[in-house]
Order: sequence, then structure tokens, then C-alpha cells
Amino acid sequence: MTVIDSNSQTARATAGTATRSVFVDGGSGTTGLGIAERLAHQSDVVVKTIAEDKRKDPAAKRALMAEVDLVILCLPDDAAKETVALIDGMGHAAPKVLDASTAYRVAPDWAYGFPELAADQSDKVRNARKVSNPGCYPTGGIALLRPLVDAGLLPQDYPITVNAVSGYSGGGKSMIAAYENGTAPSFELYGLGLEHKHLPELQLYSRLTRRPIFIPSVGNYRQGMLVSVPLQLDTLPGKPDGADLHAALAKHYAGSKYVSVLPLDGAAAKSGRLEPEALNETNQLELHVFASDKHHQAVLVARLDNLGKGASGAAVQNMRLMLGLPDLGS
Ligand SMILES: NC(=O)C1=CN([C@@H]2O[C@H](COP(=O)(O)OP(=O)(O)OC[C@H]3O[C@@H](n4cnc5c(N)ncnc54)[C@H](OP(=O)(O)O)[C@@H]3O)[C@@H](O)[C@H]2O)C=CC1
Ligand SMILES: CC(=O)N[C@@H](CCC(=O)OP(=O)(O)O)C(=O)O
Repeated sequence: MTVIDSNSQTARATAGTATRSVFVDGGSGTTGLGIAERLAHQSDVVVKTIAEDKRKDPAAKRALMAEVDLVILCLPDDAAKETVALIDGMGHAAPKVLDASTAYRVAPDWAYGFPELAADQSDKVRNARKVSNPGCYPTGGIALLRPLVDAGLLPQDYPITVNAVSGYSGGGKSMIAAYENGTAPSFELYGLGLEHKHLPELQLYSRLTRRPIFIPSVGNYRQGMLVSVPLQLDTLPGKPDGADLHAALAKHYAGSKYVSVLPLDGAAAKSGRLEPEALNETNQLELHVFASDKHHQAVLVARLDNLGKGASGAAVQNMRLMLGLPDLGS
């Protein structure tokens, strides 16, 4: 990565030949810092930075955005909308934009940045001018549900419940501070008003016609998450067993670099246990099928780093697609 300070226009670090330039708006927040860490190892990307005292100044942002190929927004929703309005006003000089917030995840003129969603999704991301980076929980939920809906194993109107637990970094700087200064509870369910901001994207990209119930929770550890979906298999058409669900997931993600479907009889299945932190600092997403033939029940579980495939890792994966750069792996 090359970092260029917008004030001095001086290259502060160089490594290799830089071919594309990006500006990360909100670069000092949790997601922005995670992106910077990943880009530190990428010599074909120049990161242009804004002076600390100008980082919320629209004119300074506009001037910097005119110089880059891509802007990555790591901002609260309202601030993301303000920067998108600036970009929309730039006409032909407008850079591409990748938004990590919730603001545009179901907007029809934005591509959804989950390249593994369907066979043509990578191309949609590659060719789009505006891409929304998925929410951390929907990344796990959609990854489990969409292939099963597409395969006809789950009816679109099936009453789905998604349970999840996240590390506290999922709540950004304010939640990190609350946990690290000891004022937050050890564990908490939330979203119990059934209006969590991730529900629209979870429903839309899973192709569910019935709104799922989503029950997130947060625990006293920094990062890593589990997203799980319980199923009563004898209520599904054709009464599939765990092997049928597993086969459909394995078929969908065959050859995927970042999404793996773990064996039905693997270590987790044998122990009946799964912890959330195993994939931290990676862009990997693991899918598990736990099933009982005896009871005709299954639980699908996705494991990921909320700051990896759930945020910064996915953002860098999408950024490289949007810039026409080769994938570098996680
Ligand atoms: N943390 C996570 O696991 C995930 C987060 N996201 C999403 O990514 C986005 C960023 O989240 P996260 O990094 O966690 O949040 P943080 O609270 O950690 O960081 C947000 C950053 O944005 C800055 N900021 C706020 N307003 C402006 C503005 N107008 N111009 C420039 N900078 C501004 C903040 O600065 P200051 O503090 O000075 O206001 C802060 O540095 C959010 O939309 C979030 O929902 C997405 C996936 C996962
Ligand atoms: C623990 C925690 O609070 N998590 C956040 C979600 C983090 C995330 O992915 O938010 P985005 O929609 O911005 O991507 C929440 O539930 O609001």
C-alpha cells in the first residue's frame, strides 16, 4: 500500500507499483482501520488520506474524491448518505463507491457486495459503480439460506428464525468503549423489537417472502460471530435430511475461496460445539450443518469474523473486484 497525505501530497510509504487509488471516508473507525491493515499488504493500491482536521469537511472530501478511483465509506448511515450525495454531484468525475453502512443495502441501483451470492454476483460487483458491503449477520444468514431456497429445499414463505451472537466490536467505537471500560453486560440479547436494521437485506437476498425473526446477541469478547438457523426437517417439502441440506450448500460453494462447507461428520459435528472466534482476522466464512436423523431436526450455523468477512475483509474483496485487480486471498 502507498499512503499519500492529501495536505503534503507526499508519499509516506511505498511498496511496489501502485496502480489504483482509494479514499476511505471514516478511515479512523473500526471498519476503516481494519481495511487499512489489510491494504498495508497490497502494493497495487494507493490510499489517499485526508487531514485529521478536515475529515468531516465536505469540500475537502470532494477535492480528494476527484483524485481517486474508488471511495470506501466506513461511516454511520447518515454520514454515508451525505458523502454519496457529494459523489452524485461530481458527474463524470465521480469515483466508484463501496459503502459499508446499512444505508443502501436494499437500494435497487446498488449491487450487493456478497460475490458468493449467485453465479453472476462477482460480475455485478465488478461492473457496478455503487456497491453496498453486506452486514455482518446477513453475511452468515444469507450464505446459509439462499442456496437452500434456490435449490427448492426451503420454501420462500417458510417461517425462518435466525439466532446470532457477535463480539462487541460489531457495535463500533462506542460499544467497544463500553465493553472495555466495564460498563456493558457480559452477554445480552437485543433487537427484541423485531426491527433490527439487518432484516431487510437478510430477507431480500435470501429470497424469503416471509419476514424472518432475527434475534442477535452480543458477548464480552472483541470479535467473531456465529449465526444459526434451526429447522424442523419434517415440516419441509420432501422432508430433506441433513445430508440433503449439506449437499446443496456444498454444491453452491464448490471452489469458493472464502466460503467453505464443513463436513457433516467433522469435529464440530462430533463435539456438538462451536465457538465464534476461530476465524478472526481472516476473510473466511464457514458453514456447518448439524443434523439429527432421529429427531428430523437440523441447525445450520455460519461462523465468521464480524470485522473480516463481516466488514473489512469483505470490503477489500469487493474493492479489488471493483478496481479490476486480482484477488489476493485472505
Ligand atoms: N463494526 C462492525 O463489525 C461493522 C460495521 N459496519 C458498518 O460500517 C460503518 C462504520 O462502522 P464502524 O467502523 O464499526 O464505526 P465506528 O464508530 O468504529 O467508526 C465510524 C467512524 O466514522 C467517523 N465519522 C462519523 N461521521 C463522519 C463524517 N461525517 N465524516 C467523516 N468521518 C465520520 C467517526 O469519527 P468520530 O468518532 O470522530 O465521529 C468514526 O471514526 C457503520 O455504518 C457500521 O454500521 C459494517 C459491518 C460490520
Ligand atoms: C454487536 C452489534 O451491535 N452489531 C451491530 C451490527 C454490526 C454490523 O454489521 O453493522 P452494519 O449493518 O453496519 O454492517 C448491530 O447489531 O447493529
